Amino acid sequence: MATYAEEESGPDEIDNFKPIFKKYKRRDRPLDVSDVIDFDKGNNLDKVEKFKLEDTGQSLLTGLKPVCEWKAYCLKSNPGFLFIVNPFDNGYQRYWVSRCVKDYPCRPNVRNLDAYMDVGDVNIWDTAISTHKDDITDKESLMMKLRWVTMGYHYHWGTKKYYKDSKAPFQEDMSRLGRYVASAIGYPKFSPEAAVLNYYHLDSSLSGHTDHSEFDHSAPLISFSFGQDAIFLIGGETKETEPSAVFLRSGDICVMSASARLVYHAVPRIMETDPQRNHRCFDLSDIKLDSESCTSASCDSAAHRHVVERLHSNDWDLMSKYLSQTRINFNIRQVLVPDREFPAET
Ligand SMILES: O=C(O)CCC(=O)C(=O)O
Ligand SMILES: [Fe+2]
Repeated sequence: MATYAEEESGPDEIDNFKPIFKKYKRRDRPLDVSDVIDFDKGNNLDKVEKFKLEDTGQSLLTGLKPVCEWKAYCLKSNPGFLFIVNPFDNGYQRYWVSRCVKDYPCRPNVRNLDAYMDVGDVNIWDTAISTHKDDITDKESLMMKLRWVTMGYHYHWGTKKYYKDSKAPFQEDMSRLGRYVASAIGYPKFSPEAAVLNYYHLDSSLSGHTDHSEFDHSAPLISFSFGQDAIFLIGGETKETEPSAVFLRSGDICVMSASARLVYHAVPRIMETDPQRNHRCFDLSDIKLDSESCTSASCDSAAHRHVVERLHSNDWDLMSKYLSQTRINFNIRQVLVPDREFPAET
């Protein structure tokens, strides 16, 4: 997966990042995950400590558990790296997966496909299912060629910059989700202005890089995972720091904030998840069909109904097939310093 070009180390810089990246990426020997922090299995939890969330008393966002039930941790070696164990109610991740496959890849958002083929205004999901209904995971299907989408201010991979006039509207639902999580971790003024969506397959990886192109580094970068598992590496501000490895599974949220905002990170490995775990994540049996039965008094019933309707969409079988070979990540960024103009090009 070629999104970020690997950032070269300086001539004298000791690189302790790459050997660990390679250790998890290589497929010529059995994978040793004994050092990987694993919140599901309870492995290596001595490397983390509990992180205290702010229960802001905001009305519940459809499909998320109340903040008081979330389990959040930070890395002891870098307390700015936060990890929230899947806070979604069973079934509701279908909503985000469906948005990521059916809607966010539409124009005016920018897709990797735009650079090398003219896909025009067609819906990528609809085209893929019309040409590859029997095997959406065929490597020739448009969905399997989709690798990234940018929205809000578009991140330009070549120059590693954002531009004042290069932007698409930031989708309201993702903005609400980003702001909700940001408030819970102590950033109530966070303003989602750009998102990068990554679509990985089982042989994909993302090499070590930092995300420093945003103008406000005091705002966190909030990242969501859906579908197959990933091993995520989180290092330091130079490659000299040995990275820690952590499993990211469907529904998990991680955050790079404060002392971890500008650190090197990577995804050396995508792995097939335990099918039973994801079956539970995507199971609809707990979901009340009508908004009247929503238990939260403060729940916005129109928004709730809209989400629940989507959960029952009849192409979930195809989506689930696609997701069995895919990990979807979206990460939400604030680009601008509050109350300041977009800086002039230098
Ligand atoms: O897929 C991930 O978890 C990380 C993605 C990432 O680092 C990025 O898009 O900058
Ligand atoms: Fe990144």
